[in-house]
Amino acid sequence: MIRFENVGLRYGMGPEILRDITLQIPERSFQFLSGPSGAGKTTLLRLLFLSLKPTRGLITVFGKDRARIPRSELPLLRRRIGVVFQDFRLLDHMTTYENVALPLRVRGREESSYRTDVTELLKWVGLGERMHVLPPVLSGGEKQRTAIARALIEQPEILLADEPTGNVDPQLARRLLRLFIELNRLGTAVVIATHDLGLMDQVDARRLILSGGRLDIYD
Ligand SMILES: Nc1ncnc2c1ncn2[C@@H]1O[C@H](COP(=O)(O)OP(=O)(O)OP(=O)(O)O)[C@@H](O)[C@H]1O
Repeated sequence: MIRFENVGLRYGMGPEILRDITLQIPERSFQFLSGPSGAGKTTLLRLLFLSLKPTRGLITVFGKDRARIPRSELPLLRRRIGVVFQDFRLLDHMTTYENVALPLRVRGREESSYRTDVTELLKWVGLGERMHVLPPVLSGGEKQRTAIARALIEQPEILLADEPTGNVDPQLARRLLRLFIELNRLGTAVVIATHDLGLMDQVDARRLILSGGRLDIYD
């Protein structure tokens, strides 16, 4: 679904952060993205989410050359890619339910058409009892699960998650991982950026390891 060929990225006039990255994110695949702090994991996720343009190389997204996609088409393509940011990006004045429903509301959908979906999804991530609470009173793990639910509400074909277990205890990390595995079993491709070797050891999945700007792939 997404393919990189010899992709390079530099910020402004700075050094090249990513060099000659060649990879594929196939349908229904599951992969971890790892590497030392500052290696470029978030940068690579931003390229996958189409929020950054490569400074060289070719990116193909759902069969289209990224360089030829007009800006106006990006939101439609991004809807097919769910993303969980490292800092969650929840709106504090909206309840858990409203945060998750927001992408649908923005698109002009009537609440009656999505109420059941949002409620079911919140139950699936274990937040059935926390639907009407504001983010400032949620725990780190609850915020994390709200962000995951919001990323999933439009049923994306790919889910990208940046350090999704960074703020939670090992027990919750295992629970979140089970959630991602279940999601993948249901057909969504999953890319999880993580430092957590223990987490990666729990799943027999492809590992994309960034270091010194280059990517090594271990199947
Ligand atoms: N907007 C930006 N402008 C300039 N440099 C940036 C920008 N964003 C990131 N960088 C630099 O790019 C490099 C890679 O950063 P990135 O956040 O992608 O790494 P990371 O592997 O996700 O790190 P961490 O594991 O600590 O989150 C770092 O040296 C960082 O300082």
